[in-house]
Amino acid sequence: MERIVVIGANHAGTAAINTILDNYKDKEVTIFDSNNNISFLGCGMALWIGNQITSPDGLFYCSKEIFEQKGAKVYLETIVYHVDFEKKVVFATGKDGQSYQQPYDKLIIASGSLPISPNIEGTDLANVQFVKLYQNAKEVIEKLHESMIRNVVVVGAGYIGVELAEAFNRIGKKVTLIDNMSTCLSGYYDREFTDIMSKNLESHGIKLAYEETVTSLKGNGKVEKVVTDKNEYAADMVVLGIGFKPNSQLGKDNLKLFKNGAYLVDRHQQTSIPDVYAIGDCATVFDNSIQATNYIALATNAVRSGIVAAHNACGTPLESIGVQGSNGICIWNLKMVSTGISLEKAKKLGYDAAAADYEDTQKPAFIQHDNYKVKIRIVYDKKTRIVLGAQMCSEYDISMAIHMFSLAIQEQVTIDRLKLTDIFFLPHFNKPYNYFTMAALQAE
Ligand SMILES: Cc1cc2nc3c(=O)[nH]c(=O)nc-3n(C[C@H](O)[C@H](O)[C@H](O)COP(=O)(O)OP(=O)(O)OC[C@H]3O[C@@H](n4cnc5c(N)ncnc54)[C@H](O)[C@@H]3O)c2cc1C
Ligand SMILES: NC(=O)C1=CN([C@@H]2O[C@H](COP(=O)(O)OP(=O)(O)OC[C@H]3O[C@@H](n4cnc5c(N)ncnc54)[C@H](O)[C@@H]3O)[C@@H](O)[C@H]2O)C=CC1
Repeated sequence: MERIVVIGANHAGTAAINTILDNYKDKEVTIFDSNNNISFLGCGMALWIGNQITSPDGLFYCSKEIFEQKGAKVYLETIVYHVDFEKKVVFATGKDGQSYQQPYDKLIIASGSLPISPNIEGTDLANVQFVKLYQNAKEVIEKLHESMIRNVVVVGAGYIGVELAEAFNRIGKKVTLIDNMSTCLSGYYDREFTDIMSKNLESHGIKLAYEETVTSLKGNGKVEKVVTDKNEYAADMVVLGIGFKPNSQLGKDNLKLFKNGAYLVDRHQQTSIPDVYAIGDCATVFDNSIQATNYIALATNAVRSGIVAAHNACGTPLESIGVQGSNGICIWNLKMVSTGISLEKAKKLGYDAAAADYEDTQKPAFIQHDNYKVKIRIVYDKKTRIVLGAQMCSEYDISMAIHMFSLAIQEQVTIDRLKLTDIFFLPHFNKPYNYFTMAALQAE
């Protein structure tokens, strides 16, 4: 029986494992994960902290028992500390001290990512929190309940930071949100969009501290203040959300790496060593918007890469179609979604790029309820006319619309093709002069 070993059983690992166990009954699957739980949806963390859901129970969608029922051997709380890529053996140690030497025919590494820790004084003080695991969220919530925490400083106004700033504000904390860039969500949207989010955050009482670099965290055992290059902020808790780095410790000396340390994989999720696959946040993706290898840490990418690796490891060739980094956020009903790259990013990357913008209501004016403004931007390459990105925001649920642009980027569609794309009309939903069409028609 062919032996497949999977290291890491969160979103990427779970997708790979389920694909193998559901489709290839003749494989012997052994799973190691250092955590005591699997499949925790980090996206629920802000909802849980902000009391928008009553319990974290629904944030897990798989378990050790499910894998075992399907025939896998599962070792949780067991750290893989070494892989002998020549002899094809994985070495692990359990929390109980038990050691394992597990040979493999195929290895799938799904060791994920780690939160980036800023290189500053004071990160070891109590109440300085990283937010990645279920345990992190639980600890934050316990501290919020138990102690006198009034001032929360969130460092990093990316997706985690903005979502958590809302969550802390919802439960009555005084929140300061710091980012070293001049706006929030700068990795995903242009300023015309992020300004709307900043206004949204400010109008709910969140103090924004952009273009400030944290230089140290001060306190006496517990954190008391955050010092930046421009200001000082009182802090009973500090949450660090300044991005993820790939966790590629196990293969860093043997496998080829991307510039940020992620395992470099091909379209089959295969690493530079045959029979070794890497998936999810520890691996690269092929980014269709820039037509190049990239690093984009998202659960959606993790799941798809897991499925691809599983089929390839089991002998069914399957190529990834690449990703566009499609993403979304909803903060006090302000919904923002984007795919591909922003205009600013496109220009930084050297594209001769332009944006086609439009603003309208979702439905005709005679529909007087649930009819919200929508703002859309399509970014395209002026030379090739190919769509590079799209951004949308509204209080209306426009989220599904971004998928059309995701597909357009995947298929390298030009903005001119989008101008006359067939878009249905019904006043309950939209307008005959749809804002997709109208935005595309603005293209020079
Ligand atoms: C607060 C928060 C909110 C998020 N919201 C979203 C969202 O809304 N949408 C979205 O698409 N993405 C979101 N993400 C990102 C998403 O969670 C990650 O992209 C996803 O977790 C990646 O999955 P993964 O399985 O590749 O890696 P990870 O989730 O990092 O899992 C890696 C696993 O490997 C195990 N492991 C690592 N090293 C070893 C070892 N040596 N031995 C044994 N086991 C090991 C770990 O214990 C872990 O279980 C969010 C992340 C956070 C933190
Ligand atoms: N809704 C969603 O899809 C969500 C996705 N995620 C994903 O999880 C991953 C991690 O999320 P984040 O940590 O929020 O990363 P991020 O990349 O979204 O944001 C990091 C932010 O930190 C800022 N930053 C970097 N270094 C800094 C420093 N030294 N001081 C101050 N600010 C600094 C950056 O400018 C950026 O705004 C990302 O890939 C993200 O897309 C996370 C939460 C929700």
